[in-house]
Amino acid sequence: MKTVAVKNIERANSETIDALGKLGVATVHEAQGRIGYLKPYIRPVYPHAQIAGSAVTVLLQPGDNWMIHVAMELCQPGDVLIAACTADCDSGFFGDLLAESAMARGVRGLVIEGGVRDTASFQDMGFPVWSKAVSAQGTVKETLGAVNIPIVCAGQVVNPGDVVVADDDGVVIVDRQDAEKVLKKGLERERKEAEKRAMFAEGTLGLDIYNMRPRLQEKGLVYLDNLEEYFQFKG
Ligand SMILES: O=C([O-])CC(=O)C(=O)O
Ligand SMILES: [Mg+2]
Repeated sequence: MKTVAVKNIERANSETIDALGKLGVATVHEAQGRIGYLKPYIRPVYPHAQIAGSAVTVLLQPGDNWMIHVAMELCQPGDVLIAACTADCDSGFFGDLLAESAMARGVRGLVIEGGVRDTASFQDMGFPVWSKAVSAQGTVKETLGAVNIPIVCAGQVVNPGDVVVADDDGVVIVDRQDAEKVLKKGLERERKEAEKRAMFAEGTLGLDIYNMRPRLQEKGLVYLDNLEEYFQFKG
């Protein structure tokens, strides 16, 4: 790993990013063919935050949050800080002071495969955080990592400028160059889901909406009138 900080990165169109954020994680994940989802141990620190933004990537060393300070200067309004560590570490890399700094720069949130602290403050401040752990354990500023290079965070490759979408369901990454295409598919999916949801709300069953009855029969599902029949049937 080169200890570098890349100053300029390409970002997706801001309207596209915002629209992906409105669709939410599950719809975006489906729309792009079920890829890009961070491992589900990455959880929101507080509920009902929903964001999307351009990834500013941070590669941290264990127990060291120096590179978050370096990354902060390179953030623009609308960015999301996304940090991974060179080795497993749950220390509290980020707290209310760094959140204050991030908010001042217009950063929309933090995703970190590591720990965070001062967590009560994040909700009060309205700064959403998704993390692997909560830990009061402090960190130092000693060892260089990198900023804005491709990283692997919770099992997914994240390139600087990719779109990070995060909500109560976790975090999904959209390749920057696929953002428009994924948005189009996501909007189409949302429209279809709205139709289905209206049918469910009226009481129509999934069995009929999805025309499942012939397939259930084909697979051999047998309907019985009562449990007695079951015991006879079982023989
Ligand atoms: O300063 C740190 O090392 C992390 C922290 O607690 C904060 O940002 O408030
Ligand atoms: Mg603190």
